[in-house]
Amino acid sequence: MTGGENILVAEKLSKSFGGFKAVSDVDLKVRRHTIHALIGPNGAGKTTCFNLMTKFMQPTSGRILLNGEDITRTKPSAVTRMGMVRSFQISSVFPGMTVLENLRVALQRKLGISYHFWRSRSALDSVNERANELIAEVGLEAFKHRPASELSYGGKRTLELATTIALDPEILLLDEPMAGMASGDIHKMVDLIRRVSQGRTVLMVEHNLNVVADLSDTITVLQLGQVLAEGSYREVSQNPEVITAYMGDEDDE
Ligand SMILES: Nc1ncnc2c1ncn2[C@@H]1O[C@H](COP(=O)(O)OP(=O)(O)OP(=O)(O)O)[C@@H](O)[C@H]1O
Repeated sequence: MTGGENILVAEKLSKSFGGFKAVSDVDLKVRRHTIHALIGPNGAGKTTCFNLMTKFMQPTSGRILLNGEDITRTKPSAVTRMGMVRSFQISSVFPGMTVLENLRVALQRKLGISYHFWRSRSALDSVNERANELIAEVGLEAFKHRPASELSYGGKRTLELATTIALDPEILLLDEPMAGMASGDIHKMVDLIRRVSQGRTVLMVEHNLNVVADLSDTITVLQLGQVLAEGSYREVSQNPEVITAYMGDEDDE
């Protein structure tokens, strides 16, 4: 089974904490080769929904399908091998290692390279070649031999994204990719996400609505754990219920 047009599907996904339903009967279809954003006011259930979709939390009920295969009970590590990779902000970057070394480690993880592999000169060359390609793709050439700890915050996030791309994901899940970024870095990250999304699918949670408007093909708006609206940015931003949900959120702050 391939899942057809939709690479990732949630069916009636729910998550309760005690008696409280943080996510309630959410249906979501992520179309292949699109950028899909989950948005909504504070407490809408975005993070919980994202954690369910990325397999970091078990749903109370409902199903998740990846390429048509039921992954509701599949472990995150197995899901990664199936081509769905979650980006972990900067926590997966090794600060004492150089940019190049960080990418070599990520590639090694992808290939599951054995000791014997490392004795093969051509295999080593191919890892180095791919690491260099990734460094060029994300624009970190000038920092190739610098320790990751010396990178700016935006640089660390860029390296982290490169280590995620090293796993060659079919679908990439990004948790607030612009969080904590300076405005100059936001433009670079938007360009980068657009570039790495070529031939891939991206599902992201993002608070910055300018970024969401700029990048997303489809937006799902959550409120009180349920889908409030779905469509292009133009469609959802003109939806009166969405406007009310966001204005209510502003009033609360
Ligand atoms: N582990 C938990 N235990 C109890 N309640 C939780 C837990 N995680 C989330 N919640 C509650 O579920 C609701 C949805 O939370 P969630 O973090 O998914 O929302 P969100 O849309 O990501 O919000 P934000 O934009 O503020 O990050 C909130 O009311 C939150 O308090």
